[in-house]
Amino acid sequence: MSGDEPLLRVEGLEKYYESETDFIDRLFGRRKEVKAVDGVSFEIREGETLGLVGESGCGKSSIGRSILRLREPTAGSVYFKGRDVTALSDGELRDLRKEMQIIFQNPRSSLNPRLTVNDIIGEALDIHGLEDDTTRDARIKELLERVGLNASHANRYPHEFSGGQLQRIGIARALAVDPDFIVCDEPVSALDVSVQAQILNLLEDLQEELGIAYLFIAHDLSVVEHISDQIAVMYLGTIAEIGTPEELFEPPQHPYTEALLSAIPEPDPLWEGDRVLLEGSVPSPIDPPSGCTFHTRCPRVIPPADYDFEQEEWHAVMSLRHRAREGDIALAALDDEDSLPATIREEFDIPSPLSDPAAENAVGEAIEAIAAERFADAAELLNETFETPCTTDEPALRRTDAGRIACHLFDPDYAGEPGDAEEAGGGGEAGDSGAGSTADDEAVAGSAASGGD
Ligand SMILES: Nc1ncnc2c1ncn2[C@@H]1O[C@H](COP(=O)(O)OP(=O)(O)OP(=O)(O)O)[C@@H](O)[C@H]1O
Repeated sequence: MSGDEPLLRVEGLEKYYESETDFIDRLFGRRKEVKAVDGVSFEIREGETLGLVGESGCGKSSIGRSILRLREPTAGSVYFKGRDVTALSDGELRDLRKEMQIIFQNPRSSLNPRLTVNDIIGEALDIHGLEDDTTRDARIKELLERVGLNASHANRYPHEFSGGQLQRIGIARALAVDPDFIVCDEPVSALDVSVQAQILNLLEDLQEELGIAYLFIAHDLSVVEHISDQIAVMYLGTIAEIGTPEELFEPPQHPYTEALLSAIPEPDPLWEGDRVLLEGSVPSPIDPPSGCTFHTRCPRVIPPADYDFEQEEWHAVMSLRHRAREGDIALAALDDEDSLPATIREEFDIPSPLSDPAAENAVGEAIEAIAAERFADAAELLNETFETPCTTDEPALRRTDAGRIACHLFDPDYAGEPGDAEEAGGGGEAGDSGAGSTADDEAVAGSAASGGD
């Protein structure tokens, strides 16, 4: 590994799964792909932590598992100490797993209930042939004490421990092989808040003492804020923003980061922004929105240049367009004594008329189409009429004064701040099928931890 080479370098990583298809799709040989990870790049240096955050289903675990090849990446490269992990043979991969480990969210399902703690930790040592009989017990005792457990409990079974204690056993198992890098996949999400802090402190102490680097996955920004050297915010399989905690939070730049931060019940006292409530749910990774995938929920979509919109009017039209695209407008519930188009307008807070006459024509026509249940026609009309870079162009991750941000608001070619284009989402061939469920991976983890799957 050369002096400048980071410990881990992920380049254009993709993980596509084959989705469950229905009978008709199978009959016609139609396959659909879940784009769980769609061109992700980042680096982690020795002894540092990258916090990876985002809502459920945005692809965090798929990244963690693809790095360790518990799931085979669809495309892209993962360099660990300069070696491409994706090109390693099974034997080489087994050796590498002495250096790269994983801790799971739910230790109750990831630790074998039929083995004693002694056997769980010892298994990792045995498979890697790391200790002989005389030193094995001493090493297990040392590991248990290192993670804050009583070494005399080594002969107990997992059901005799609390959730926090079990997570300590999971950490001891990962430490057994003396790794340089650990994927921590939501290791505190299933624990009580008071226990969460203890586990986070333990992981920090271990990092300080042993120089281990972490990829720390969480869905909550507040969990990673204090332990990360860098934080990557993910949305629908791509990185929306990446930077140091200071760059990300003071103040938040990307509209998605801003929304995530304002969703924390007690936001950072340094942050004085308004609460941002995101509309709707995360779209399906099988058919992600065009352009910036966040545009269907973004409160700051760039208005189209050809129309003179007030921001509120524009937001209302975007909301109408999104709900028409999803076919998500319950007309029966809106039917009252007024005409249906007028009620739809009212429901979406669209002024009558809009300030721009040309925009009014298009929106009026779209509302008529919706009233006639022609949702797809309405969505297409609104799409074609009100094109903006947010709906047509995929934003590249650009370097700015506040970290790297994938948002057209920060692109000088559109509306925003100066920045240098740095990297686009990775290309590459599509679609292998997913390898098993979370539970399967966790079962493998016992052996992944010990290199034996
Ligand atoms: N084996 C699989 N087959 C098909 N789709 C999958 C498979 N595993 C994950 N997915 C899908 O891939 C997407 C990303 O899932 P992933 O678990 O990586 O996200 P996540 O951000 O870790 O979510 P969570 O926080 O809920 O664990 C989701 O839409 C998920 O349903």
